[in-house]
Amino acid sequence: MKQPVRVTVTGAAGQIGYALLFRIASGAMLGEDQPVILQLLDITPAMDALEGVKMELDDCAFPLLAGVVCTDDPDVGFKDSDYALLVGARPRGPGMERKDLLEANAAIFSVQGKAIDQNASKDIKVLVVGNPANTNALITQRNAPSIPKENFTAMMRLDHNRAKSQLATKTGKAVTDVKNMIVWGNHSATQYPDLSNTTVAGTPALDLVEQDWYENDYIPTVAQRGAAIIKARGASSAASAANAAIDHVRSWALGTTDGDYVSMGVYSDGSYGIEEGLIYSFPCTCENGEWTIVQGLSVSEFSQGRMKATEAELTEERDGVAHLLP
Ligand SMILES: NC(=O)C1=CN([C@@H]2O[C@H](COP(=O)(O)OP(=O)(O)OC[C@H]3O[C@@H](n4cnc5c(N)ncnc54)[C@H](O)[C@@H]3O)[C@@H](O)[C@H]2O)C=CC1
Ligand SMILES: O=C([O-])CC(=O)C(=O)O
Repeated sequence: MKQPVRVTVTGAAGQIGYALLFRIASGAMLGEDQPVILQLLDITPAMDALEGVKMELDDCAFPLLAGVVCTDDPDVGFKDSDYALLVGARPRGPGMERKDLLEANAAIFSVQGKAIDQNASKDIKVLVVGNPANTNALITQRNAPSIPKENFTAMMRLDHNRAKSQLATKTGKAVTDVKNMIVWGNHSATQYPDLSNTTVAGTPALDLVEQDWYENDYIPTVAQRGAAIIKARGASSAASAANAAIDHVRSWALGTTDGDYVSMGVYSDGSYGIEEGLIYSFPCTCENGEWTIVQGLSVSEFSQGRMKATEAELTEERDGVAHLLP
């Protein structure tokens, strides 16, 4: 049996937390041979609710669950942590854009970045889910200078999965037939779900759909799916977000298969002309616990325009939180 790894989840008493923790404890994220210790962080008023979640975790008698810590102290929550899923943040309501949360949530991530820097394993892998996820990931990374920059990522996998599902439905094929999906940029309405390299059962996606549907229906549907869920449910997506977090970390830790791409918000090294240092979603493959940006894809003029627009929004968000970026 492997040694347990420590997985920190923030906002663990919230709705995504409730859809996430049981799957991590069951082995869905790190594999069915990997025991885990869950380190659950939330704010003081949420401690009773968090204790209730722990009781339910206990009641599952998960064979892989080697311990559960509940805390409101970031230094305890990130102690020796190997993986951190930063979910804890305020969600948006109807009529808000995710960047409207910047002011409310940004401070959380500078505190947690410092706590990661001081307490976590130097190999920790961090996924930021709390919105606006890319800029919060940047704040976390910049406040944790002793950890490699590549270890901080933002969640674009929900967008990636939405993009696959919408395309599979349109073409009447299975989601497993869709390969090399890409969503570029920010987890926001400016994101760019790009079908130029995508295939469906081996056929180029753009040969299967009309350009008008692609530009005027598909791209906005994927980009605004979060708002559509809020309108329908009266609360932001939770189970699908938790599922995407599991998929993201699983791909990163255990690898991607057959060269298929996943979309991850990662530290830009300047690939595709995107400003170095932004946390921008690129097509990635993963192996041995490391992600690599897929290189050498041709970029049309249409794609270039979209990629630059979402980059511009990220630079604007970054400039808005300059006071939190050491
Ligand atoms: N990147 C993505 O694709 C997605 C991101 N999200 C975002 O995830 C975040 C969480 O969403 P929900 O679980 O629905 O919200 P929620 O309101 O149900 O839960 C948030 C939890 O975070 C806790 N929290 C607040 N401040 C904290 C702090 N400083 N430290 C630790 N915990 C703290 C709250 O007490 C609460 O338990 C939101 O920002 C939401 O917008 C949601 C869906 C998808
Ligand atoms: O839309 C929201 O605010 C929640 C979220 O990030 C999503 O569902 O993609």
